[in-house]
Order: sequence, then C-alpha cells, then structure tokens
Amino acid sequence: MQIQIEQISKQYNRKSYALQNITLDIGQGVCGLLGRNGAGKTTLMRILTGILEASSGSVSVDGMLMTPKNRTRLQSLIGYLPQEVGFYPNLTVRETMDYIAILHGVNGRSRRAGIRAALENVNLDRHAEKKVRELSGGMRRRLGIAQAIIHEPELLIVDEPTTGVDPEERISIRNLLAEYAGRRTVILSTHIIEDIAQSSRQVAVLDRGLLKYQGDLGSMIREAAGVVWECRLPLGEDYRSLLPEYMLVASHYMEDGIKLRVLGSKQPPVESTQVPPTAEDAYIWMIGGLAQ
Ligand SMILES: Nc1ncnc2c1ncn2[C@@H]1O[C@H](COP(=O)(O)OP(=O)(O)OP(=O)(O)O)[C@@H](O)[C@H]1O
Repeated sequence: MQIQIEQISKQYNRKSYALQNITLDIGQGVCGLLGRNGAGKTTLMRILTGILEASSGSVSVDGMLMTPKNRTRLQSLIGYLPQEVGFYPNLTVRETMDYIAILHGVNGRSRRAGIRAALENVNLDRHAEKKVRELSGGMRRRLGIAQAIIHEPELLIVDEPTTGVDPEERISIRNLLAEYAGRRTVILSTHIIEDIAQSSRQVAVLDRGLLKYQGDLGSMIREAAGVVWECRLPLGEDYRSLLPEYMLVASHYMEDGIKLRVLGSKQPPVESTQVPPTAEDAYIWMIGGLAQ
C-alpha cells in the first residue's frame, strides 16, 4: 500500500501550526513516526485515518484521495489504535471484539474466525474470557491492536503503542507489529527510538509540526556522523556551564569523574573523543536536543 501525504498543514487555532507543509511518501512495511510530545504525531495520524480534516494539503491511499466521498471506502482499509481506547471494563475480551467486529460490519462465520485470528495474532486467545478490567496495561494495548486488525486492514496506524507497558510487553508489541507489517503497511508513532530501530524500514521525524527527516534508519544515523563526543569531566564540575552549546545525550557519574555523551559540530573544549553515532544520537540531533 502506498500512502502519499502532500503539503499537509493543520491549524487548531490561528496562532500556530500543529503541522506545517508535511510531504511524505509511505510504502509497505513499518514506518516509524518519531517525535517528542506535541510534535504533531497524533494530528498526522488522525488526518491519515480521515477522523480529522487537514487545514490544507491532501492524503491519498493507493492513488485514492481522502475526500468526504471516499472516506468510508478508505476507512475500511485502515485500522487505528489511538493512544487511549475506551473499552467497556465489564465486557470480556471476546465480547469486546464481537462488539467492535459488528461496528465494522464483520458478520456471521467470518466474525468468529476473524476474532479468533485477531486474538491469536496478539497472543490474547488464551485470555478471551477475561474481563477487560482484569487485563494488564500491556494486554490492553494488545487488545487495542486486535480491535484495530479485526477487519484485516491493509494499513494499520498505531499511536504510541508501547507507552506505559513493561519492557517484556514492549518487545512483544514491537514484534507483533513487525509481523503484521510483513504483508502490509504499519505506521507507528513513538518517542522511543528502540520501538522502531529493529523493524522500521522507513523513519519520519516530526518536530513542532515540521518534518525534520524522512528516509531509512541507516541514512538517519549517518546524518549525525562527526557530531557525537564522549567527554570526561572531574566530579563536581558543572557541565551545563562548561558546555552550554552542546546537546546532552547521557551523563554517567563515576567514582573518578563524569562521563558525558554530547552532540555538537565542534570538538568540546574539555577532554573528549569523537564516537560513532547511534540512532538515538541522530534523533536528538535532528530535534535540536532533549527537553531539559
Ligand atoms: N484539539 C486540539 N486543539 C488545539 N490544539 C491541539 C489539539 N490537539 C493537539 N493540539 C496541539 O497540536 C500540537 C500537536 O499535538 P499532537 O497531539 O498532534 O502531538 P503528538 O506528537 O501526538 O504529541 P503526544 O505524544 O503528546 O500526543 C500540540 O501543540 C498540541 O497542543
């Protein structure tokens, strides 16, 4: 499936842009949409699903423009997992799926088979008779994915699927999304680089409504070549005043000093060596540093 986003802008008010002139082509596989809170990820995803209208620009899916006339047809090809899904706590997993399948118009025998397949896909089949209120955070996220794939969409859009889940669940969610993307397109938003590092063929970085990068992860990492430094400072030194122009990636306090990983185009004026960039370095470099 090919998704073309052309010059999309969105203003919720007249003062600022949530998205500004975003042009992005997305193909088969996992596309990681990276950005910190407020970057515009949810806004872009909602526009892609047809829930929200852009202020200007266009979206087309396999050549079909997202217009009011085409919306229902296109939405039948799209599955969406928002950040928060309002499940009924007293329904069981199976009842929840049944309810959602009916809303999608999946009926009869194909409904039962579809529910079974979706629950198997997310490893919830053994918990089908559990009440939603008895599920862990990670299991709820997996139920969210199951409801989004009940109609076997060609395009699956998931908004921050690993937020608030433990590390083991996070890996399991990443794997099942990668597996789903084997034959289809998955757009996954996150602010956690590890969520996309293994599986994403394409990466897009949003920052304050602007598209800072689109391409593959390897090229994104190369963008930060030559700007990553490991520095050593004596304990007690204030690195913020010594290195005010550098972006901090990590700091480690050791018994014999402070080890820092910083980003900057020139060698820092302290004991330092240049090191190869990681995906995280490249991401922080692109968004101009982490919020302090
Ligand atoms: N309904 C709304 N009305 C007004 N402003 C909004 C609305 N929804 C989002 N915004 C603003 O648009 C910008 C982008 O928000 P958006 O939720 O798309 O970002 P995000 O990258 O998904 O962040 P998060 O991960 O925190 O959800 C933010 O400045 C946000 O405050």
